[in-house]
Amino acid sequence: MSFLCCGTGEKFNVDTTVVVKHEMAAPIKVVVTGAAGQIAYSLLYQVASGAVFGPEQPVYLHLLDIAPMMGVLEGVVMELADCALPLLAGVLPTANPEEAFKDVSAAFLVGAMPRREGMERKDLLSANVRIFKEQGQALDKVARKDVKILVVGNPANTNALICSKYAPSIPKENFTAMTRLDQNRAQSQLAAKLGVPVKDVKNVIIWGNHSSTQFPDASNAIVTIGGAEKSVPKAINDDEFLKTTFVSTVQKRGAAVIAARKMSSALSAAKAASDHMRDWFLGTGDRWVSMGVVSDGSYGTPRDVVYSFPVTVSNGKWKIVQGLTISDFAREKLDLTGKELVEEKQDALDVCKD
Ligand SMILES: NC(=O)C1=CN([C@@H]2O[C@H](COP(=O)(O)OP(=O)(O)OC[C@H]3O[C@@H](n4cnc5c(N)ncnc54)[C@H](O)[C@@H]3O)[C@@H](O)[C@H]2O)C=CC1
Ligand SMILES: O=C([O-])CC(=O)C(=O)O
Repeated sequence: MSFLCCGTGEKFNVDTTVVVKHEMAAPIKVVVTGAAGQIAYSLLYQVASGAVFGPEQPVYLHLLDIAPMMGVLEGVVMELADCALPLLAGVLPTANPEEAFKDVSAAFLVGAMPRREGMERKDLLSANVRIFKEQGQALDKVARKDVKILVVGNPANTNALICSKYAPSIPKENFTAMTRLDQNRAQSQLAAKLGVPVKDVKNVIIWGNHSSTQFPDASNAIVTIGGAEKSVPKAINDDEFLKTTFVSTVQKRGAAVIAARKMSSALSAAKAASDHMRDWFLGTGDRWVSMGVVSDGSYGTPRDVVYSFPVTVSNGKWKIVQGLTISDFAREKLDLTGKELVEEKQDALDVCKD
C-alpha cells in the first residue's frame, strides 16, 4: 500500500499484514475535500473501511485541502496508515484540485467555511461559492465523466448548482447536495416520538433547501410497529406536532448543535455523507431517501436549482418519487424554500461574475 507525504511527495510503505483470500475489485479513486477539517476526520474512516462502497471495494483516497493545511493533513495521512485498513489501496494528499480530482469516481466536496452561532447558511455564500466554481472547473477537466459528486459544504444546494454549471461536460444528474443529515434527524425525531428504533421509520422526506426553510415532511412516512406497517401521521395522531414542533426542530437542529458545541455538526454530517453516497452507489431498494438534485420542475418546484426531493436509486441512477399528494400546507412550504433557492442562485451567479 502506498501513502504519499504531503510536503515531500515521498512514498512510504505500510505493512498491513492482511491476507486477501479472494479476488478484489480494482480500487476506485475517491476524493474528499476539506480533508484536514472536522467532517472529513469522521468521514475518511467510513470511506476507507468499506462502509460506503461495500466490503469488497478497495479505495484510493485523494485528500484535498488548502496549502496552509498540508501539515495537519500529514497527520491525517499518518492516522489512516495507522488504521491498517485492508480496503485502503493508497492515499494522495494534495493542495492541487486538478491532481485531487484526476480520474475520481466519487467526490465528497466538504471543504468550505462552516457557519458560526447566529449565522444562516446562506451567509456563507460569498465566502464559499467561489470554491465550488473553481472545483467545478477542475472536475470538468480531469474527473471521470460518470463521477458521482456530493456537495456537503454550505450553502450546499447552491454550491452544487454552481459546481455543475462550471463542469458542463459532466451530466447534471451527477451533482447532488446533502440533505441526508436532515432526513436522518427527522427519522430520529419521529422514532423517538413513536418509541420505536430508528430503523423502523422510513420514507420521511426533506423538500427544498438545506436551510431553515427546508420542509421536513412526515405525511408519507411509514413506521413498523409490532411487525405491521402503519402511516406515521396515523400512528402519532397529532397533526399539530407534525406541522410545528417536528418541522422546526429539524429545521433548527444544525443551529442547536452549533449553540451546544460551538462548532457545527461533524460526526452526524459525516455519517449522512456516507449514507448518501452508499445509497447512490449501492441502491435504495424501495426505500425513499432525500437528495438535493437539479430540479426538473417536479411538484411545481423551480427548475434549474438544486432542490431536495424524495428519490429512489437503482443501478447508480436516482429517480424522483412521483405522484405524491401535496396538501395546501405542504404547497406553501415547498414554494417558500424554492423561492429561497432561486434567490440564492442569483446571488451566487453574481458572486461568480467577479
Ligand atoms: N450539508 C450538510 O448537511 C452539512 C454541511 N456542513 C458544511 O460542511 C462544511 C465543512 O464543515 P467542517 O468540516 O465542519 O469545517 P472545517 O472548518 O472543520 O473544515 C473545512 C476544511 O475545508 C478546508 N478548505 C477550505 N477551503 C478549501 C478549498 N478551497 N479546497 C479544499 N479545502 C478547503 C479548510 O482548510 C478546512 O480544513 C461547512 O461549509 C459546513 O457548513 C456541515 C454540516 C452538515
Ligand atoms: O448548521 C450548520 O451550519 C451545519 C449544517 O449544515 C448542519 O448541521 O445541518
